[in-house]
Amino acid sequence: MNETSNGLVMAQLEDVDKEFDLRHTRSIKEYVVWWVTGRKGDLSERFKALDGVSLTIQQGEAVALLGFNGSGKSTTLKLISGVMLPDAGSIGVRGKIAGLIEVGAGMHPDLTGRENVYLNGAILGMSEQEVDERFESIVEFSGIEKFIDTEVKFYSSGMYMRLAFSVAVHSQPDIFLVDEVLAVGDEPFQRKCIAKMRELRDAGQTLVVVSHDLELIKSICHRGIVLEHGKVVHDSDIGEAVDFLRSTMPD
Ligand SMILES: Nc1ncnc2c1ncn2[C@@H]1O[C@H](COP(=O)(O)OP(=O)(O)OP(=O)(O)O)[C@@H](O)[C@H]1O
Repeated sequence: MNETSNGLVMAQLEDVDKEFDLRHTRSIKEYVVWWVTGRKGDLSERFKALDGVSLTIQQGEAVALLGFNGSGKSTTLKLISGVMLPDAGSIGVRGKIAGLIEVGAGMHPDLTGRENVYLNGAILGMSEQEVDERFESIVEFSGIEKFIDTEVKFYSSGMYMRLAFSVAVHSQPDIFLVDEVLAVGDEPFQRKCIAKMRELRDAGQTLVVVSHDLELIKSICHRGIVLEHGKVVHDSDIGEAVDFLRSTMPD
């Protein structure tokens, strides 16, 4: 990945495919017939969640991935973050990536909030000293001071998310990814996260956000990429992308 006329490329997907197995529920009779007839055919079907996706994200861009349920937004984020590998095509990313993709991911249930801050911090590339220095601010932002020495298996999903979001924003990543998970936070915390994302955007942080809240996303992102059945069907400034998505909505 190189510098383009628009700036430094932070993430680049070229002709990426991602397939999953779609398992069909079969009756025992169907299963027995399939077995005795020599197991011809497959009880599961391959399904292309991403089909030839190419996109480039430059440094400092705040990009929204838009699309209806199942269009491939979260899969794209997971591929950028590296938690999933593509079946075809190539993916290049620059620098440290952090984000909130799945609530609870990267947290160990039997460890306390405090221990998880260190664990998560290490996963996100922070040294122990960096976590020490940022610990107070991480806990303060999360607002769960009282529960920081409680094992996280006793946390609510909102509390998990608060802690995970807080560690992620304090890890000073080069690319910050946020999936719908914000939705599990209560309104005051959601507002705090949104304000933080705008602050990061204004400071030139590269952001990739997935949300169905189109007005919210318009207020955070500059650019919108619309996915439909695993393909990029539109890529423009955010206002136009939201209009495009709305124009494809059934009445
Ligand atoms: N681990 C998996 N195993 C099987 N199928 C999967 C898996 N992950 C995603 N899929 C399928 O891939 C397709 C795309 O899913 P994805 O979660 O990327 O969509 P999305 O655009 O984020 O949807 P939503 O708006 O509902 O969150 C869906 O049909 C989904 O069922």
